Amino acid sequence: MSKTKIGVIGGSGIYEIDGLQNPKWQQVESPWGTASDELLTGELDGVEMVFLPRHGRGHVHAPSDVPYRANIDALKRLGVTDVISVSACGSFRDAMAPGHFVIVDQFIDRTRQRASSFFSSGCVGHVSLAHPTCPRLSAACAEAARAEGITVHEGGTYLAMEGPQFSTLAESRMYRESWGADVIGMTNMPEAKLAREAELCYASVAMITDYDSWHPDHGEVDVTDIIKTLMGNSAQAKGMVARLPQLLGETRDACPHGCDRALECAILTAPDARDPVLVGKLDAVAGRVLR
Ligand SMILES: CSC[C@H]1O[C@H](OP(=O)(O)O)[C@H](O)[C@@H]1O
Ligand SMILES: Nc1ncnc2[nH]cnc12
Repeated sequence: MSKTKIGVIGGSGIYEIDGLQNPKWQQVESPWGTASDELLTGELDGVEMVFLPRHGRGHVHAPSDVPYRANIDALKRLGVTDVISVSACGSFRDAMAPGHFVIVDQFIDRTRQRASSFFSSGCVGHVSLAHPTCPRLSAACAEAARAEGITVHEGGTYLAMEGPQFSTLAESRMYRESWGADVIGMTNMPEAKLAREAELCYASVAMITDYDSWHPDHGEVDVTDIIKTLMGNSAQAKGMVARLPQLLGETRDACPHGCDRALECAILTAPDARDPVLVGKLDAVAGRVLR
Protein backbone atom coordinates (compact mmCIF):
# COMPACT_ATOMS: atom_id res chain seq x y z
CA MET A 1 0.00 0.00 0.00
CA SER A 2 1.33 3.46 -0.86
CA LYS A 3 -0.09 6.98 -1.02
CA THR A 4 -1.84 8.03 -4.20
CA LYS A 5 -0.48 11.18 -5.80
CA ILE A 6 -2.34 12.23 -8.91
CA GLY A 7 -0.54 14.09 -11.69
CA VAL A 8 -2.54 15.88 -14.35
CA ILE A 9 -0.98 17.07 -17.59
CA GLY A 10 -3.29 19.69 -19.05
CA GLY A 11 -3.25 20.14 -22.80
CA SER A 12 -4.43 22.95 -25.04
CA GLY A 13 -7.02 25.07 -23.24
CA ILE A 14 -6.21 23.72 -19.75
CA TYR A 15 -3.58 25.78 -17.98
CA GLU A 16 -4.69 25.35 -14.35
CA ILE A 17 -7.07 23.33 -12.21
CA ASP A 18 -9.42 24.69 -9.57
CA GLY A 19 -10.36 23.73 -6.06
CA LEU A 20 -6.97 22.60 -4.72
CA GLN A 21 -6.29 23.11 -1.03
CA ASN A 22 -2.92 24.75 -0.28
CA PRO A 23 -2.21 25.44 -3.95
CA LYS A 24 1.40 26.32 -4.74
CA TRP A 25 3.16 26.73 -8.08
CA GLN A 26 6.69 25.37 -7.70
CA GLN A 27 9.72 25.02 -9.92
CA VAL A 28 11.10 21.45 -10.02
CA GLU A 29 14.69 20.96 -11.17
CA SER A 30 15.20 18.00 -13.50
CA PRO A 31 18.39 16.58 -15.02
CA TRP A 32 16.41 16.37 -18.27
CA GLY A 33 15.94 20.13 -18.58
CA THR A 34 13.29 22.56 -17.47
CA ALA A 35 9.67 21.36 -17.35
CA SER A 36 7.00 23.14 -19.41
CA ASP A 37 6.19 25.39 -16.46
CA GLU A 38 6.14 25.40 -12.68
CA LEU A 39 4.04 22.58 -11.26
CA LEU A 40 0.92 23.33 -9.25
CA THR A 41 0.74 21.19 -6.11
CA GLY A 42 -2.08 20.91 -3.59
CA GLU A 43 -4.66 18.58 -2.11
CA LEU A 44 -8.16 17.59 -3.14
CA ASP A 45 -10.40 15.36 -1.00
CA GLY A 46 -7.41 14.26 1.04
CA VAL A 47 -5.37 13.23 -2.01
CA GLU A 48 -2.21 15.00 -3.15
CA MET A 49 -2.40 16.45 -6.65
CA VAL A 50 0.14 17.89 -9.07
CA PHE A 51 -0.86 19.79 -12.19
CA LEU A 52 1.39 20.67 -15.11
CA PRO A 53 0.27 22.67 -18.15
CA ARG A 54 1.87 20.80 -21.07
CA HIS A 55 2.36 23.88 -23.22
CA GLY A 56 3.06 26.18 -20.25
CA ARG A 57 0.80 28.98 -19.03
CA GLY A 58 0.19 31.23 -22.02
CA HIS A 59 0.72 28.26 -24.39
CA VAL A 60 4.40 28.86 -25.10
CA HIS A 61 5.68 25.40 -26.12
CA ALA A 62 4.94 23.98 -29.59
CA PRO A 63 4.11 20.23 -29.62
CA SER A 64 7.57 19.37 -31.02
CA ASP A 65 9.31 21.41 -28.29
CA VAL A 66 7.40 20.34 -25.19
CA PRO A 67 10.10 19.13 -22.76
CA TYR A 68 8.49 15.69 -22.40
CA ARG A 69 11.36 14.08 -20.47
CA ALA A 70 11.65 16.95 -17.98
CA ASN A 71 7.88 16.91 -17.47
CA ILE A 72 7.65 13.20 -16.68
CA ASP A 73 10.82 13.31 -14.56
CA ALA A 74 9.46 16.29 -12.58
CA LEU A 75 6.16 14.48 -11.89
CA LYS A 76 8.01 11.34 -10.79
CA ARG A 77 10.41 13.42 -8.67
CA LEU A 78 7.41 14.92 -6.83
CA GLY A 79 6.17 11.42 -6.01
CA VAL A 80 3.31 11.23 -8.50
CA THR A 81 1.93 7.69 -8.93
CA ASP A 82 -0.80 8.21 -11.54
CA VAL A 83 -0.67 10.53 -14.55
CA ILE A 84 -3.77 11.69 -16.41
CA SER A 85 -3.16 13.39 -19.72
CA VAL A 86 -5.94 15.61 -21.04
CA SER A 87 -5.60 16.54 -24.71
CA ALA A 88 -7.45 18.26 -27.52
CA CYS A 89 -7.84 15.81 -30.42
CA GLY A 90 -9.33 15.49 -33.87
CA SER A 91 -11.69 12.59 -34.55
CA PHE A 92 -11.64 9.97 -37.33
CA ARG A 93 -15.03 8.50 -36.36
CA ASP A 94 -18.52 9.92 -36.92
CA ALA A 95 -19.60 8.61 -33.52
CA MET A 96 -16.72 10.36 -31.72
CA ALA A 97 -18.12 13.86 -32.08
CA PRO A 98 -16.77 17.22 -30.93
CA GLY A 99 -17.50 17.57 -27.22
CA HIS A 100 -17.14 13.82 -26.58
CA PHE A 101 -14.23 12.36 -24.59
CA VAL A 102 -12.33 9.26 -25.77
CA ILE A 103 -10.37 7.21 -23.25
CA VAL A 104 -7.40 6.28 -25.41
CA ASP A 105 -5.88 2.81 -25.05
CA GLN A 106 -3.51 2.55 -28.04
CA PHE A 107 -1.12 4.81 -29.92
CA ILE A 108 0.51 5.02 -33.33
CA ASP A 109 3.63 7.16 -33.11
CA ARG A 110 4.35 9.25 -36.20
CA THR A 111 6.46 11.84 -34.37
CA ARG A 112 10.05 12.07 -35.59
CA GLN A 113 11.95 14.88 -33.92
CA ARG A 114 11.57 14.29 -30.20
CA ALA A 115 13.72 12.56 -27.60
CA SER A 116 11.54 9.57 -26.80
CA SER A 117 13.40 7.64 -24.10
CA PHE A 118 15.24 8.21 -20.84
CA PHE A 119 17.53 5.32 -21.75
CA SER A 120 20.45 5.31 -24.19
CA SER A 121 23.96 3.90 -24.60
CA GLY A 122 25.45 3.56 -21.13
CA CYS A 123 22.17 2.40 -19.64
CA VAL A 124 20.07 0.51 -22.14
CA GLY A 125 16.48 -0.25 -21.14
CA HIS A 126 13.54 -1.76 -23.04
CA VAL A 127 10.01 -1.58 -21.60
CA SER A 128 6.86 -3.15 -23.03
CA LEU A 129 4.38 -0.78 -24.65
CA ALA A 130 1.90 -3.41 -25.84
CA HIS A 131 -0.64 -1.86 -23.49
CA PRO A 132 0.56 1.72 -23.15
CA THR A 133 -2.19 2.99 -20.85
CA CYS A 134 -3.29 1.79 -17.41
CA PRO A 135 -6.74 0.12 -17.52
CA ARG A 136 -7.42 0.87 -13.83
CA LEU A 137 -6.68 4.59 -14.21
CA SER A 138 -8.48 4.76 -17.57
CA ALA A 139 -11.63 3.22 -16.03
CA ALA A 140 -11.55 5.84 -13.26
CA CYS A 141 -11.29 8.62 -15.87
CA ALA A 142 -14.23 7.16 -17.80
CA GLU A 143 -16.35 6.98 -14.65
CA ALA A 144 -15.40 10.52 -13.63
CA ALA A 145 -16.19 11.91 -17.09
CA ARG A 146 -19.54 10.13 -17.25
CA ALA A 147 -20.46 11.51 -13.84
CA GLU A 148 -19.83 14.98 -15.34
CA GLY A 149 -22.42 14.23 -18.03
CA ILE A 150 -19.83 13.85 -20.78
CA THR A 151 -20.32 11.32 -23.60
CA VAL A 152 -17.42 8.92 -23.15
CA HIS A 153 -15.96 6.35 -25.57
CA GLU A 154 -13.84 3.76 -23.79
CA GLY A 155 -10.97 2.65 -26.00
CA GLY A 156 -9.50 4.29 -29.05
CA THR A 157 -6.26 4.55 -30.99
CA TYR A 158 -4.50 7.92 -30.89
CA LEU A 159 -2.33 8.85 -33.88
CA ALA A 160 0.47 11.10 -32.67
CA MET A 161 1.67 13.38 -35.47
CA GLU A 162 4.60 15.77 -35.39
CA GLY A 163 2.69 18.93 -36.31
CA PRO A 164 2.44 21.82 -35.88
CA GLN A 165 0.58 21.82 -39.20
CA PHE A 166 -2.57 19.71 -39.31
CA SER A 167 -2.71 16.65 -41.62
CA THR A 168 -3.23 16.66 -45.36
CA LEU A 169 -6.47 15.13 -46.62
CA ALA A 170 -4.53 12.09 -47.90
CA GLU A 171 -2.91 11.56 -44.48
CA SER A 172 -6.22 12.02 -42.69
CA ARG A 173 -7.87 9.39 -44.90
CA MET A 174 -4.96 6.97 -44.55
CA TYR A 175 -4.88 7.21 -40.74
CA ARG A 176 -8.63 6.62 -40.60
CA GLU A 177 -9.22 4.04 -43.33
CA SER A 178 -5.99 2.02 -43.53
CA TRP A 179 -4.40 2.49 -40.13
CA GLY A 180 -7.54 2.29 -38.01
CA ALA A 181 -6.75 5.34 -35.90
CA ASP A 182 -9.67 6.88 -34.00
CA VAL A 183 -8.27 10.21 -32.85
CA ILE A 184 -5.33 12.44 -33.74
CA GLY A 185 -3.16 14.77 -31.70
CA MET A 186 0.40 16.03 -31.47
CA THR A 187 1.52 15.41 -27.90
CA ASN A 188 0.77 12.01 -26.35
CA MET A 189 3.93 10.57 -27.84
CA PRO A 190 6.56 10.35 -26.46
CA GLU A 191 4.74 11.30 -23.25
CA ALA A 192 3.09 7.87 -22.83
CA LYS A 193 6.36 6.04 -23.57
CA LEU A 194 8.23 8.10 -20.99
CA ALA A 195 5.53 7.59 -18.36
CA ARG A 196 5.90 3.82 -18.83
CA GLU A 197 9.69 4.08 -18.50
CA ALA A 198 9.17 6.07 -15.31
CA GLU A 199 6.87 3.31 -13.98
CA LEU A 200 3.89 5.68 -13.81
CA CYS A 201 0.31 4.63 -14.45
CA TYR A 202 -0.80 6.72 -17.45
CA ALA A 203 -4.26 7.41 -18.83
CA SER A 204 -5.05 9.59 -21.81
CA VAL A 205 -8.31 11.49 -22.13
CA ALA A 206 -8.89 12.86 -25.62
CA MET A 207 -11.32 15.76 -25.76
CA ILE A 208 -12.67 15.76 -29.29
CA THR A 209 -12.55 19.21 -30.84
CA ASP A 210 -12.95 18.53 -34.60
CA TYR A 211 -13.18 15.93 -37.39
CA ASP A 212 -9.69 16.61 -38.75
CA SER A 213 -9.99 17.02 -42.53
CA TRP A 214 -11.53 13.72 -43.74
CA HIS A 215 -15.20 14.36 -43.02
CA PRO A 216 -17.27 15.21 -46.12
CA ASP A 217 -19.78 17.21 -44.04
CA HIS A 218 -17.24 19.25 -42.11
CA GLY A 219 -14.65 21.70 -43.34
CA GLU A 220 -10.93 21.38 -42.80
CA VAL A 221 -9.56 21.83 -39.28
CA ASP A 222 -9.62 25.39 -38.09
CA VAL A 223 -7.87 26.33 -34.88
CA THR A 224 -10.51 28.97 -34.08
CA ASP A 225 -13.21 26.27 -34.07
CA ILE A 226 -10.98 24.06 -31.93
CA ILE A 227 -10.58 26.81 -29.36
CA LYS A 228 -14.35 27.39 -29.31
CA THR A 229 -14.98 23.70 -28.59
CA LEU A 230 -12.20 23.69 -26.00
CA MET A 231 -13.74 26.62 -24.16
CA GLY A 232 -16.85 24.50 -23.68
CA ASN A 233 -14.84 21.36 -22.85
CA SER A 234 -12.33 22.66 -20.37
CA ALA A 235 -14.85 23.18 -17.54
CA GLN A 236 -16.02 19.57 -18.02
CA ALA A 237 -12.43 18.33 -18.08
CA LYS A 238 -11.73 20.14 -14.83
CA GLY A 239 -14.90 18.62 -13.35
CA MET A 240 -13.69 15.17 -14.39
CA VAL A 241 -10.30 15.76 -12.75
CA ALA A 242 -11.98 16.96 -9.54
CA ARG A 243 -13.76 13.60 -9.22
CA LEU A 244 -10.61 11.50 -9.49
CA PRO A 245 -9.31 11.76 -5.90
CA GLN A 246 -12.49 10.18 -4.52
CA LEU A 247 -12.48 7.49 -7.19
CA LEU A 248 -8.81 6.59 -6.80
CA GLY A 249 -8.63 6.93 -3.02
CA GLU A 250 -5.90 8.13 -0.67
CA THR A 251 -3.90 4.92 -0.87
CA ARG A 252 -3.21 2.44 -3.63
CA ASP A 253 -2.10 -1.15 -3.97
CA ALA A 254 0.53 -2.13 -6.51
CA CYS A 255 -0.87 -1.53 -10.00
CA PRO A 256 -2.71 -4.75 -11.04
CA HIS A 257 -1.40 -4.19 -14.57
CA GLY A 258 2.24 -3.78 -13.54
CA CYS A 259 2.72 -0.18 -14.71
CA ASP A 260 4.64 0.57 -11.51
CA ARG A 261 7.00 -2.36 -12.13
CA ALA A 262 7.72 -1.77 -15.82
CA LEU A 263 11.49 -1.62 -15.26
CA GLU A 264 11.70 -4.84 -13.27
CA CYS A 265 13.54 -6.72 -16.04
CA ALA A 266 14.05 -3.89 -18.54
CA ILE A 267 17.65 -2.75 -18.06
CA LEU A 268 20.21 -4.77 -20.00
CA THR A 269 23.45 -2.90 -19.37
CA ALA A 270 25.59 -4.70 -16.79
CA PRO A 271 26.07 -2.70 -13.56
CA ASP A 272 29.82 -2.30 -14.11
CA ALA A 273 29.29 -1.18 -17.75
CA ARG A 274 26.83 1.58 -16.95
CA ASP A 275 27.62 5.25 -17.60
CA PRO A 276 27.61 6.86 -14.13
CA VAL A 277 26.50 10.23 -15.53
CA LEU A 278 23.44 8.70 -17.22
CA VAL A 279 22.69 6.58 -14.15
CA GLY A 280 22.80 9.78 -12.10
CA LYS A 281 20.24 11.43 -14.40
CA LEU A 282 17.99 8.39 -14.02
CA ASP A 283 17.79 8.75 -10.23
CA ALA A 284 14.08 9.65 -10.09
CA VAL A 285 12.85 7.69 -13.10
CA ALA A 286 14.71 4.42 -12.53
CA GLY A 287 16.35 4.77 -9.13
CA ARG A 288 14.16 1.94 -7.80
CA VAL A 289 15.96 -0.60 -9.98
CA LEU A 290 19.35 1.09 -10.34
CA ARG A 291 20.23 1.66 -6.69
C1 LIG B 1 -5.04 23.63 -30.27
S1 LIG B 1 -4.96 22.63 -31.66
C2 LIG B 1 -3.47 21.66 -31.72
C3 LIG B 1 -2.80 21.34 -30.43
O1 LIG B 1 -3.76 20.89 -29.47
C4 LIG B 1 -3.38 19.63 -29.00
O2 LIG B 1 -2.56 19.83 -27.85
P1 LIG B 1 -2.69 18.94 -26.52
O3 LIG B 1 -2.52 17.52 -26.95
O4 LIG B 1 -1.61 19.39 -25.62
O5 LIG B 1 -4.08 19.23 -25.98
C5 LIG B 1 -2.65 19.01 -30.17
O6 LIG B 1 -1.92 17.89 -29.80
C6 LIG B 1 -1.84 20.16 -30.65
O7 LIG B 1 -0.68 20.35 -29.90
N1 LIG C 1 -7.20 17.51 -36.07
C1 LIG C 1 -6.20 17.57 -35.22
N2 LIG C 1 -4.97 17.11 -35.57
C2 LIG C 1 -3.96 17.17 -34.68
N3 LIG C 1 -4.05 17.68 -33.44
C3 LIG C 1 -5.24 18.15 -33.07
N4 LIG C 1 -5.64 18.70 -31.91
C4 LIG C 1 -6.94 19.00 -32.03
N5 LIG C 1 -7.41 18.65 -33.26
C5 LIG C 1 -6.36 18.12 -33.92
